[in-house]
This record gives sequence, structure tokens and C-alpha cells, in this order.
Amino acid sequence: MRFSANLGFLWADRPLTDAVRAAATAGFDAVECHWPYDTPAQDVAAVLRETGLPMLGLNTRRGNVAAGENGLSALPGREDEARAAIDEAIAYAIAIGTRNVHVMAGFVQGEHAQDTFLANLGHACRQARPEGITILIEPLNDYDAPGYFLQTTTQAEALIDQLGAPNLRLMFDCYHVQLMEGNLTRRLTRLLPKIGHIQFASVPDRGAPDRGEVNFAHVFAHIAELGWTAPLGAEYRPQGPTETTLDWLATLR
Ligand SMILES: O=C(O)C(=O)[C@@H](O)CO
Ligand SMILES: [Mg+2]
Repeated sequence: MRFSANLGFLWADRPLTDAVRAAATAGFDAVECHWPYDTPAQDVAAVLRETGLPMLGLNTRRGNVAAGENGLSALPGREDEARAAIDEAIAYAIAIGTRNVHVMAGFVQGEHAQDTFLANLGHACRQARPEGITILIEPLNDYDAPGYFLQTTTQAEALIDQLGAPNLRLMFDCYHVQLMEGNLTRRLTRLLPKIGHIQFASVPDRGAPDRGEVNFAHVFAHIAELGWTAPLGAEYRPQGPTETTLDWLATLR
């Protein structure tokens, strides 16, 4: 099994470029991030070349973070900002060779929000496709992100089917899915053709995967049996310095 360090959480106390180096030293096979926009893309591209690690994914900007926003793409009336964030994310991804862009929906509910999200996702998929980039949508759990538009894989699957874009896929974050829907291995099996990236953290505390209610040795073996070979995203909050939380990397590999 190969693993990607999510630098939104792992080594998040370091500049992004140093965090990439730390992930390489620790033996990760790839990296991914949340919002890299404060670091010039050419610096990130240079450290990816230096370490040989690919950056698997990045997120669109959240909007007004101070006001509690967590994405713009399902917010009716905010289409111009949402599309600017999508275009910015795709341009950054092209500059650093990243293949996945997670389009964040935001805190909103209702049919109008669904239409807005679909329209903005259509824009994202059209812009990304000629560049060989996949657009990801990720259900977030209602305990950490109450009121987030996209909360379940069932909802995400319906959106993917409705839009019918070949480069729209599901970000299957085992942490969120376990909290909202459970049944991880059956769900992974059924949704596999629609999955673009897989992430994990312990449940319910979002720590390293060698603790908590999910047996990740079993889940990872199941993912391997399904034929999935891409690195899995370690998106957990280290309790202490990241290096002290990496025993799982040897045991679960
Ligand atoms: O919170 C998560 O899970 C993520 O993957 C983030 O990128 C989005 O908030
Ligand atoms: Mg995630």
C-alpha cells in the first residue's frame, strides 16, 4: 500500500515546501494539500522535483474564512467568486502537475444550492478536462462541518450521475464516511468506479489510523484487493509532532 501525506494536517506547522521535504524523509510516496495559495506555485513545483513526490490534490479556496465559510460552489449568488476559485485552483494544479482538484461546496442547503453546485461543477469539469485534471467532491461529516452542503456518498453519487462528466469523481474520506454512513468496505467496493481519491483518519478523534473504531489494516487490505494502487491520503491531526505519530506507516504498509 502506498501513502500520501496530507500537508493540511501533517507538518502543518512548517512552510509547505519544508513539509514536502519532511514527508519525503519520512517515506511517504506522495503528498496532497488543502490550500497552497500562499506559496508560489514555482516553489512548490521545485520542491516536488527535488523530492520526486507528486502532489496528488488541492482544494478550491473556502471564501471568507473569518466569517466561517467553507467553500463557495453551492452558494447561490456567489457563482462569479466560485468560478474564480475553481479557475485559480486549476491553474495552480497545472503549474505544479497536480491531477485532482477538490471543489468545496460550502455551508448551504436546498434545491437551489444543488442546482448552483451542479452548474459550478460543470464549469470546473469543462475547464479541467483538457488538462487531464479530475474534479473531486467530498462529503464532510455533520459533526465537524454542520450544515455543509455535501454530507454523504449517496448524495455525491447522485450528483456525479446527474452531471455525467467523465472527470467528476468522489473523494472517499473514510473518516467522514464512517461517521455519516459506515459500512466502509461494501461502500468502497460499490463506489470504486466513481472514486478519484481515498483518505483516512481514525474515528472518532481524527488521529493516526492505528487507533479508533475502524480497523484500517482490514480496510487497506480490502482496498488493495479491489485493485486500487494510488496512494491513500493520510489526513489526520497529529497529536504531537508529526514524526512521533508515524508508527502506522511501517505497520499498515
Ligand atoms: O476535511 C477534509 O476531509 C478534507 O479533505 C479537506 O480537504 C476539506 O475540508
Ligand atoms: Mg478529507
